[in-house]
Amino acid sequence: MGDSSVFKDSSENSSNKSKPSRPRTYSSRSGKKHPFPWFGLDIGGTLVKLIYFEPLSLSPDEEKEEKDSLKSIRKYLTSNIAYGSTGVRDTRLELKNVTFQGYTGNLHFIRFPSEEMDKFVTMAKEKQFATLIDLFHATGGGAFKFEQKFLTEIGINLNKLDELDCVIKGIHFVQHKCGLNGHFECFSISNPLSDGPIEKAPFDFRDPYPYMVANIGSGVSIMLVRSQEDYARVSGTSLGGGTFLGLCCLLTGCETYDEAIDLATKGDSTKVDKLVSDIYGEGGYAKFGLPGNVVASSFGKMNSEEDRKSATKEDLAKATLVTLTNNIGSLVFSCAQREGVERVVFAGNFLRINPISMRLLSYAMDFWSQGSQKALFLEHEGYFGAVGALLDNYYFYKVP
Ligand SMILES: Nc1ncnc2c1ncn2[C@@H]1O[C@H](COP(=O)(O)OP(=O)(O)OP(=O)(O)O)[C@@H](O)[C@H]1O
Ligand SMILES: CC(C)(CO)[C@@H](O)C(=O)NCCC(=O)O
Repeated sequence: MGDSSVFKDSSENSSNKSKPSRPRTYSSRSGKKHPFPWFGLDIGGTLVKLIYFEPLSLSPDEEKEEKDSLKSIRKYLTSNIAYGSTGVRDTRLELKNVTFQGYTGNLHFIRFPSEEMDKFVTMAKEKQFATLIDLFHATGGGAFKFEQKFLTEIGINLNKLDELDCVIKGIHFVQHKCGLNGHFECFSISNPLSDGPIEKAPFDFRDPYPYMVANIGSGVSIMLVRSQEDYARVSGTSLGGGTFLGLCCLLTGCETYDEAIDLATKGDSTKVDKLVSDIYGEGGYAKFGLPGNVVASSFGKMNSEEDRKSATKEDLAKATLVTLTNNIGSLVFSCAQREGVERVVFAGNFLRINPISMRLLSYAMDFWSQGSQKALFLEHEGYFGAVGALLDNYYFYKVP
């Protein structure tokens, strides 16, 4: 995330004297709100997501109480859109005037690569974060992996929260309490086969149960949600967003996700994949409902030297994206069919700037289910786990 000196309060120069040697105990049942600043942290396998609640309705007394250092944090986070060389604030997703635990404020959505966590810890130690925050509400595998480091190096406790609990809570909170500034958070795609811009059809999420969530992060978790309090992880696959990015880097030499998506956008996967029509001819395999344009064998043309020579890196990127997306779609479809569920919400950062996969998933769910299943998407893609963690700043929170 890079460094900045704004976090340090000039009056707080002593080193980590107050650093606790073992985790303090926090009672989430105390009903007391956690003091500002309010963050929700999700340390995932690829990306760290950080939500910051910027209170706008502090009373004059609260304003007075707010330390200068907290004011600096607020100013630093809300006036920048990039932090160091890799931290990004997704301003497009900012939620304005959200009412949360009796305060009105803005929610800011920030991300940086998980491989920067060690640098983040070093910066937090140098800037003496522990003088400002004693507890981070954190989820994702990294909340477990980094717990000791946070405690011993920075002096901050982590309130570790289950990542899938947080995703589900976060989805419900954003759906019910916010939406995207008055717009619907949840949508389906009404033109999956068109080449033009995606047309979003708003989806009313007031009574979505039962529904399925496919959270496509580094790996994929698939959950069946029966009610606000009742969900189960019913399946998963290690062939997820991390696989797409890893294979794409290997096959094309690209170095970032944005680059991989950019290449895929310009590619033609049919130069790489073997289609049913390549095997059966244009008529396809009609007896079992497999039209000619369906992929029969992902990367199936790459055993031919001639095809390998003519496939560009753009084609390889597109084929990688299509392969991963189809595989995820097919698993999710089977799960939804087995559970008798009609709605599947796709979340996770694999869908960031990725209309190709959104279209494919929409089309595939509709095609395989003969119109009975619907693919739904969420504007805040991969941020729900962090939102769920943010909600733990106040125990009495209850989704309406
Ligand atoms: N800027 C980015 N850098 C890296 N990957 C990105 C980026 N934007 C989108 N992605 C995609 O999103 C995936 C990570 O998604 P997400 O943040 O939801 O998961 P995670 O929390 O890191 O992983 P997991 O939940 O499996 O621990 C990456 O594997 C990649 O496919
Ligand atoms: C391990 C997690 C839950 C970490 O977020 C995720 O990457 C995942 O669901 N992977 C798939 C694991 C599997 O079910 O095979």
